[in-house]
Amino acid sequence: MSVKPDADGITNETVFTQAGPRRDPQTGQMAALHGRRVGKPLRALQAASHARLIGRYRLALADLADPAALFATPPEDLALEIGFGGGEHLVAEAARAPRTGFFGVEPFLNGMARALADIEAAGLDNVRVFDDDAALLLARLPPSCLARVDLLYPDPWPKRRHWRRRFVRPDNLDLIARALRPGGLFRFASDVPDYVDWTLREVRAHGALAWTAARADDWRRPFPAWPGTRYEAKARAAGRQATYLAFRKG
Ligand SMILES: C[S@@+](CC[C@H](N)C(=O)[O-])C[C@H]1O[C@@H](n2cnc3c(N)ncnc32)[C@H](O)[C@@H]1O
Repeated sequence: MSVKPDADGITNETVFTQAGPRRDPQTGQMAALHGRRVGKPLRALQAASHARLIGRYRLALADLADPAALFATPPEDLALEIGFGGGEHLVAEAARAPRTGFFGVEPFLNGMARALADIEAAGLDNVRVFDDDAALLLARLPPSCLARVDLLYPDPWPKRRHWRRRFVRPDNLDLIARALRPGGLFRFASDVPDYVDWTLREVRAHGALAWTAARADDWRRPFPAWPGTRYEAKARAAGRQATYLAFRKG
């Protein structure tokens, strides 16, 4: 096999087949997770912290019929971040907008453990997390309930035979467009030019979301009040330029 294993000897290919196909019996939505779910084993303290906090912040799909009710204080808006990694952007945004309820999705255990610790340390009560395929959550949300969906530095899957694993594809765009309210934003950032072009093509072909850019700075500059993400910092350190795309639901 040509795929290089990481330090743990795990390849994306091996993990791809681990969970097998799963379907949400209520919505019929298939889960399609293609990345790693576990990295280095958590240290004992991290594992204990994750075990304590996941029950406090994890949402149940069954509760999504009334998503605002998941928050102690009824939020003015709801937002979703897909694949939050270590949660740096999610935590910063939730602290900046305490009247918005944030759903953060991340199936990678190590990222979730880190984010949960930061959510607790920041005393945030406007964040709920989900540790599986974001498509499962999107399919359960009522239509037109989200003000924003962020997909920041998604796994690029550069090889042609893996392109179908990219999160931006017609069925997921259907789910995103359905969950956004009219005027709501889908924001995408990437340092992979091919995935940027791919996203522009897929969203244009889909038709429900319009690119908001009027000038080059709109896609060259980060989004307003942008705290950055860990992958973005890595990309910058390696000299790679990012592109920021915002699409509005009509
Ligand atoms: C390249 S990382 C970027 C993490 C973070 N957004 C950042 O910029 O630092 C992409 C993340 O998306 C997550 N991911 C992959 N497929 C996903 C899916 N179907 N639903 C939710 N998250 C997913 C991965 O576990 C991974 O942590």
